[in-house]
Parts: sequence; C-alpha cells; structure tokens
Amino acid sequence: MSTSHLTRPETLLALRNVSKVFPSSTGPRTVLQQVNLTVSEGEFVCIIGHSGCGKTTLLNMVAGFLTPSEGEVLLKSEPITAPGPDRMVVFQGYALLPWLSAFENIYLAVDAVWPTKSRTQKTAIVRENLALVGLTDAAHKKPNQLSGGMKQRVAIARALSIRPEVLILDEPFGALDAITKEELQEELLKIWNASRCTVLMITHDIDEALFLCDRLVMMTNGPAARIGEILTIPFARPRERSRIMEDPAYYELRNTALDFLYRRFAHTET
Ligand SMILES: Nc1ncnc2c1ncn2[C@@H]1O[C@H](COP(=O)(O)OP(=O)(O)OP(=O)(O)O)[C@@H](O)[C@H]1O
Repeated sequence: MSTSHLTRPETLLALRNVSKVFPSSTGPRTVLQQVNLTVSEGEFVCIIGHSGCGKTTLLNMVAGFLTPSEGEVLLKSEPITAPGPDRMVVFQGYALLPWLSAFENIYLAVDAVWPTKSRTQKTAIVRENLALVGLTDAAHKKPNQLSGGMKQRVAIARALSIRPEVLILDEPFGALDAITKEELQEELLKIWNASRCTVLMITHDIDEALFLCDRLVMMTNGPAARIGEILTIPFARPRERSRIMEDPAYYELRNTALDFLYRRFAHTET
C-alpha cells in the first residue's frame, strides 16, 4: 500500500481567491467568487453543488479552457494558462469521435501527445489502457456499437493513456443506469489506486462522492458561488461499498451533505 497519504502530501493544485465573471445581457455576471482550494498530489476530490452554481466553470479553469477573472489557478505553483496533457477531462457525453473505433479514439490522443513514439509503442499503450478498463475485446468497435458504460470506459482509458497528473471528471457517470454506474465507480477506484493520479470530479450524487473521494467540496448556490464547506471522508482504502454502508459515519456525512444542499443552500429558482 502506498504511504504517500501518510507522509506530508505535496500540493499539486491550488485555487487562490478565484473569481469568474461572465458577460451577460444584463451586465457582468459573477459566477464564482473568492474560491480557495488546495488539492494534494494523489488526492481524490469530489465537487457537489446545485445545477448552475459554477462547478464546470471551476473545472474548466483547472483544465485551462477558461482563465479566472481574478485570482489564480496553480499547478505545481505555476499558473494554468492553457489546456495541457498533464490535465485530462472526461465529460458526461463521452466526446468520442463516432467514425473511429475504441482503439483509434485512444490512439489519436496517444499520438497527439507522443508523436515521436513508434507505432508499436503507441499501440501497446492503447492496448494496456483498453485492458485496464476491461475493453480488450471491444477495441475494434465504433462508439455506436458500444453501450453508454463502455463508451465512458473508452473515454476514461483515453484520458488515462496519456498519464495525466490530474484527471478531471465532469459528472462522468451521470447518464448511466444505477448498476453500470456502481460498476464504473468501482473500476475507477481500482484505476485510481493503481495510477494514483489526482482526481477532481463533479457529481450530483452524494453516495457516489462518499464512496469515491477523500474530500467532498460543497459549493453554495450561484451567482457568486463559493466553497461552503469541505467534508473529509475518512473511510479506509481499498473501499468496499457494503462495509462503508455499515459505518455510522457514512450516515452522518450523508446527512451533513443533505442538510447543506437541501436546507442550508436549498436551490431556489432565480
Ligand atoms: N462561457 C460562458 N459564458 C457565459 N456564461 C456562462 C459560460 N459558461 C457558464 N456560464 C454560466 O455560468 C453559470 C455556471 O455554469 P456551470 O456550467 O459552471 O454550472 P454547473 O454548476 O456546472 O451546472 P450543472 O450542474 O448544471 O452542470 C451558469 O449560469 C452558466 O449559464
């Protein structure tokens, strides 16, 4: 077992006084205000909050698709100014190219990041990552021949194949049925355990967050959303769903999160 969590963890990612303002028809709209968050190397962080509070905006700044209006987003103390292969994003909608097979979708990403590697080396990387998500036999299939869960596995394999330092997951299992979702959560934990990359994941599902993450970041409602509270999830790893659900701490954390979302920061239509 890795001891990296027991020794002093290194800060990998830091958001310092981050605000994001978008123009709108009624003038500037502050979506996020004064967000501060530090993420350690190898940490698994989930972000939860009501629809429209700015979770994707926050992840987009980490991904480098957006820049903060104020404050800074730092990766290893350097400001993030653009997307890069050290941060890979997996979206809810898979974002696979429909005319390419699972293998080719991943190969394309590997080729873009390591153009100088030989075809044999790149093929080996693709195969290794397809195997990691249990899709060796589906390598030749096109996205329309794959189930939602399989498509999301390909998207995860593609992201992992380029060995990102930060894996950014924007509600990756939101469109999947409950059983597939639980299977993929377990696979994701195994993969994370093996790769120990840092994960930042948006979810709307409190149980999913409690099963997966080290810390659960709870956002207040927008406009001008901020981090309201961060829960530390204490369950030992490797985690077993049935064990966690027998732990009284699980229900305490669940109630705290429910209270935050549905009482203290209940969603009111604006
Ligand atoms: N590029 C943009 N230009 C203008 N407004 C934007 C832009 N991107 C996001 N917004 C606005 O910022 C707010 C936050 O959006 P965001 O997608 O970050 O929320 P979210 O918490 O991820 O929502 P959901 O849970 O529904 O995905 C919304 O009001 C959205 O309309």
